[in-house]
Amino acid sequence: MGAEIIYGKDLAAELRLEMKEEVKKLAEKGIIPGLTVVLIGDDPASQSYVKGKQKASDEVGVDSNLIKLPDTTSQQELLNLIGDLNTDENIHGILVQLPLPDHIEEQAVIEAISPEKDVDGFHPINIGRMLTGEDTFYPCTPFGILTMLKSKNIEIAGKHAVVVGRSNIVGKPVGQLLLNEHATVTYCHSRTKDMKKYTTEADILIVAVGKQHFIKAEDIKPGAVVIDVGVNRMENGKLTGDVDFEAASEKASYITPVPRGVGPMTITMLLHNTIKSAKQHHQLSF
Ligand SMILES: NC(=O)C1=CN([C@@H]2O[C@H](COP(=O)(O)OP(=O)(O)OC[C@H]3O[C@@H](n4cnc5c(N)ncnc54)[C@H](OP(=O)(O)O)[C@@H]3O)[C@@H](O)[C@H]2O)C=CC1
Ligand SMILES: Nc1nc(=O)c2c([nH]1)NC[C@@H]1CN(c3ccc(C(=O)N[C@@H](CCC(=O)O)C(=O)O)cc3)C=[N+]21
Repeated sequence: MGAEIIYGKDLAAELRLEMKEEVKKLAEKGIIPGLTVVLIGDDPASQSYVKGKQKASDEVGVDSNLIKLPDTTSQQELLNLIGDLNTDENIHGILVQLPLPDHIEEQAVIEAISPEKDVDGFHPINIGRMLTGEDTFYPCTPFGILTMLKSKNIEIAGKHAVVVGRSNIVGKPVGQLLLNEHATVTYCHSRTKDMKKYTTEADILIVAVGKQHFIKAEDIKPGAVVIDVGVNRMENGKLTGDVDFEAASEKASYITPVPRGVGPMTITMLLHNTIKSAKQHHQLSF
């Protein structure tokens, strides 16, 4: 027995091949999707993610440009830079790597990015559009999760989805996308009492907390679909998720691993959004 493992990494590779073809077609029209990633400071985890984004962009043919700034950069300097990127015709996507240093107000930065170039899907305009079920840039991690579920034809409508974590970048939007797909959604967070009561009722359990072994086999309903978003670095340098994978995979019907699960899909949806933005900018719809 045991769960089927959903390798986001393999699905991501398939999708990138398709994207590569699409980018070739755009190139014939003289259009090259352009992504600018802004990284402030030298947090090792952020540097590693940014490297992954560069590599995936190269693979697909997205022109990705990294702007590295020292952690002494002021909020005004960053806002000025975003203003310049907003008006640059060759840039279709802007991503400011989070978290930002404490002296910079994250929300002000997110709101400064033009919604048309907000390929992270974090701008309130895009969040609002997602909420009302309009087509827009969906946040990459939630969109990647939804794409993984759909790739396995996992039924969402009518299912009880329990999301552990309520961050603006993962927990809240993944619950919203599942609601749009007609799931019944419950959110758990640090103030939830008797969390196990909810997680053991979940047909689809999404875990985005950031704590190793946060979810154990006893927290999971037999046959549940378990999506592990957490990325935690262990003392030996290896990555692990929020779910006790070995034990959980005996109980779940489907489960995602860490690494090679949700992470590679996040990056792939970022490229998807960047290509979408380039097409929208040129009023193309193939
Ligand atoms: N694979 C990928 O592509 C991505 C992975 N990640 C990873 O996912 C994890 C979560 O990221 P992110 O959402 O940004 O993290 P945040 O730290 O912003 O949010 C963590 C959430 O977990 C909740 N939480 C913390 N402790 C508990 C607890 N004891 N019981 C219940 N809930 C708890 C918090 O609740 P409260 O709101 O009450 O504080 C909060 O909502 C991290 O490991 C991160 O590295 C993140 C983005 C993308
Ligand atoms: N503006 C912004 N947008 C983001 O999308 C964003 C962000 N800020 N800040 C940080 C989080 C985290 N995040 C990840 C992306 C890829 C992997 C990923 O590819 N993980 C690989 C392993 C990578 C490795 O080995 O380091 C995997 O799970 O297999 C993980 C995490 C995006 N985030």
